[in-house]
Amino acid sequence: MSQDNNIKVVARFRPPNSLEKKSGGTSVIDLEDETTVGIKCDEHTGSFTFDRVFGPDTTQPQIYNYAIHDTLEDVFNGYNGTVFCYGQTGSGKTFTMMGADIDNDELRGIIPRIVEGIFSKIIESPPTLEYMVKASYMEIYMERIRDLLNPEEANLPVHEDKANGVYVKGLMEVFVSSIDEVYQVMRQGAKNRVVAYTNMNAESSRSHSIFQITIEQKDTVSGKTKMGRLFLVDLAGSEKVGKTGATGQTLEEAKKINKSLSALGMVINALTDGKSTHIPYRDSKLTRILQESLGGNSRTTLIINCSPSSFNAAETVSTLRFGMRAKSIKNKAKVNQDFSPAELKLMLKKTRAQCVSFQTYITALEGEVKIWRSGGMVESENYVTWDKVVGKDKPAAAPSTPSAKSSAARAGASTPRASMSRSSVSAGAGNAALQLSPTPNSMRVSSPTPTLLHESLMSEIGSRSGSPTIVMSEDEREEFLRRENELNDMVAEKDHELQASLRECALIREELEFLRNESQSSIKRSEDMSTEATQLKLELEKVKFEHKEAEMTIESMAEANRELTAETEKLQQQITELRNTASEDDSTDKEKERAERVAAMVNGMDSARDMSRHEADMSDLLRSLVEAGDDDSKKIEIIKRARRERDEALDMIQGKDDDIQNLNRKNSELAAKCADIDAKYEKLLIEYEEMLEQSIVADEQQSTRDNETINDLKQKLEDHYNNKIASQKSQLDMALSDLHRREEENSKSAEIIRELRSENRELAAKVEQLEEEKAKQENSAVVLGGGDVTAATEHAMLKEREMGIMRREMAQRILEYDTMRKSLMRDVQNRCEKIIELEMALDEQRSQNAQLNRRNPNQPQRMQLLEKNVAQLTLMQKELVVQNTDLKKELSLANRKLLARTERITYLETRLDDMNSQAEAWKRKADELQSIRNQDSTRPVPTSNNVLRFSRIAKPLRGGGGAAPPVVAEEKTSGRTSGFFNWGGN
Ligand SMILES: Nc1ncnc2c1ncn2[C@@H]1O[C@H](COP(=O)(O)OP(=O)(O)OP(=O)(O)O)[C@@H](O)[C@H]1O
Repeated sequence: MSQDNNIKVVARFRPPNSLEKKSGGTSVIDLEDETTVGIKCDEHTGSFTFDRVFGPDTTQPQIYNYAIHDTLEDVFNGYNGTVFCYGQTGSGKTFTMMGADIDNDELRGIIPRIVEGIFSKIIESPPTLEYMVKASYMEIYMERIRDLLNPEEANLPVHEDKANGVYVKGLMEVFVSSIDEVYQVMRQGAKNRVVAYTNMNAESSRSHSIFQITIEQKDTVSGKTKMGRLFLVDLAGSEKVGKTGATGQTLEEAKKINKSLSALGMVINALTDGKSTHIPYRDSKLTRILQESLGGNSRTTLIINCSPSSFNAAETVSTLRFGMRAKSIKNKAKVNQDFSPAELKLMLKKTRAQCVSFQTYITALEGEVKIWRSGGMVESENYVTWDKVVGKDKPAAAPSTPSAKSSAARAGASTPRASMSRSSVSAGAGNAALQLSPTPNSMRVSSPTPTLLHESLMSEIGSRSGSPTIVMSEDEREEFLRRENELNDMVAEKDHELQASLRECALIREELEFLRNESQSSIKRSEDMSTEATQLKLELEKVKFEHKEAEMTIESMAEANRELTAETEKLQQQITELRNTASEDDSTDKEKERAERVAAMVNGMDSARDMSRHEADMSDLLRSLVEAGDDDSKKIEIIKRARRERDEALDMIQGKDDDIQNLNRKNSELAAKCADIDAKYEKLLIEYEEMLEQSIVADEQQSTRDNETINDLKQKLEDHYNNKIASQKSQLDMALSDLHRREEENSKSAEIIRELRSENRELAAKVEQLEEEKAKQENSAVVLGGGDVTAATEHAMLKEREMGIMRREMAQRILEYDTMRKSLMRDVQNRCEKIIELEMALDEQRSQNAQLNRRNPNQPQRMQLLEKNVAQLTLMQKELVVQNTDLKKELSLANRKLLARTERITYLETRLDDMNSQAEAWKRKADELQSIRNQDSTRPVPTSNNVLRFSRIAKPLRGGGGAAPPVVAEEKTSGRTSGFFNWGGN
């Protein structure tokens, strides 16, 4: 499956630029046909033939369709592909590779078209095929490999191992699944390139950029895999160093910059001169990386970009010559594929058969050796040979002759590839020699054998010790070169590791510094906070102390209050006792007075009795008057006595009338007193209400504990006043009702008295009439003498009868009067008793006060003092309550502040702990990193943030629409015709 194929060389001439036109340059080229260009200038006159020559009018699609389209097919078929652009600065390399405008279908270059072609092909391919596309982007500047997707990696080493061949170690490969993603990768690379060059004050034209696309495909049915790798290389300007005008240090730099190009030329020379057995791939990073592309496993296209102007004729000729040389390079492209399971099984079977043959051969040889060792002889015709033991038909694979071994070493090949996973299948793949053949990937260079290494070291030592120059064999020279390259690689790798370590060290140092600062500031903050906390604690202590003091003051006040309350209660008790005593005294006095009054009343009743007696006397007189008969003197005496009795009764009635009037006066006085008491009561009520209001206001302001005392006091006062008022009110009501009753009774008594008077007057009139009649009878008796005795007797009898009738009437009337009088007297007595009771109650009230005043002359003052004290205490209590409230507020505020500070302290302490633990974790991490670094020097170094944007995860794409269709980005205009760096700016 390997094919020998020449590098395809295409020449492209750009249109003359403004500088060339200005400088009067003329065209020195003559496009004779599609493959030949004629040059006519001072440097050279003649023609050059390439695979194709494109003139200044060539479009981008024309270049792509001819030069690249097949390469894309090759890559999909599992070949490695390479496209180089070679030419002087400004000759159109970037224009060709990237194009002037990625979004312009006419102007975009080879790479965007390839990317588009890759994804179109994936879509077109059958769905049984699974693809993975990876991209990487690097540049080589002054022999240092920089990862353009991870610019921190500025000096990547080139490695070589059996599994991977030659590769750039640590180069970032990102998985891409769409055109846009590839463009993004290109833009990011271009951007990083611009930044790097701006930092270094360098020119992009002095570096080689390599855009690498790897396409892995797997047939999901057969399990077969293929891998194609495409290198798209935009080389640095190939102009001669002298033409750049560089001197001194700059010249040295320019030489170094050009080292890769020189090495490229050397490799091409070696590959094409037909004599060289050694190809100096290892002379530069560029040639090492592109080892497979030049004379190896790759389908390679070289585009040589030239100027048509006479101004750049020398460079153009040089470029054309380079192209001519490269044209004759022969590559051996092979399909990079893994074996399918069936193939692997077949190979295994063959290998096992081979092993059996080898074992048989070895056993036979060992038998022969044994004979030789035991001093025996084996005839030459009996020598063990492969043919004899295994048979002629079996493939002779294993034992290689010394000459074969040395030739293998000369060819730079080495041990057989142990890994079968990614070997290339050569034309003789079915042969057993496949396993033992040198790696088909010529990028993989083996280690030298011990003998060769020893020899090379000896010669190296000899050359260093200043001994005469030894003419080394080709093999030795090659070994030296290889060794030198290895050492260079190791140096680059170590340099890379050193750089990474330094970066990490710097990072760790920064972190350490940051942590130190943080820790210091935390400690400072913690100290500040602890100082603050101490101050707060002190303040809190102070507040607590003040609070305690205030509590003590309140307690002492409360104690004083209690004492005063107790004193007040005591006084009140005393007052109550005094009142009780007074009331007891009063009750005694009252009883006495009552007895006196009752006695007086009884006396009054005596007068009534007198009256009754008078009446009885009157009756007796009347009776005796009747009994007296004719005894006039007796009658006169009786009448005189009756008159006296009447006068006495009249006097008595007059006295009673006066008494009634006195009683009426007293009644009015009592009414006035009642009104006075009423007014006092009203006043007291108002005072009480005021006090009550004050108490309510005080109540609201005082604390609960103090309120209890005050409330008690108030309650007591209130009860006292209420009781007092109630008793006074009831007394007043009683007095008023008594007064009304008494008035009514008085009016009744007056009525009765009036009736009695009228009856008395009637009686007096009758008595007068009787006296007159008696006198008349006496006179008539004197006139008549004894003669008319009968008539007189009759008359007397008549009179007597009349007198008897009168007497009976009188007795009846007296009886009625007596009954009425008795009832009246009873009534009057009752009334008198009531009046007396009222008077006594009033007097009792008065006497109570008077007695109190008399017995406790200082009581009112004391009461006033007590009230004043209570008022003062209330005031003090109010103040204390206010103070207490303020203190409580301050305390709660201080408590809150303290709480907040404590929380803050806790938070800071936690933070400090966190930071300490973080610092410890960092330290641990640093130690771990150090140990890991010590253990594994090949550890991957951290990548920068802009790199992480790209996917490091495989994105398998399915053929036949499994992938996203290519997206055509929006059209953009660029000021530059070669837009590579413009993308980076986007
Ligand atoms: N075929 C072409 N048609 C039109 N313009 C072109 C062509 N080739 C190059 N140019 C223009 O010439 C200028 C230089 O081209 P370019 O930057 O590609 O050169 P270069 O070889 O890559 O230079 P350097 O080595 O400095 O990178 C650009 O402005 C580009 O647009």
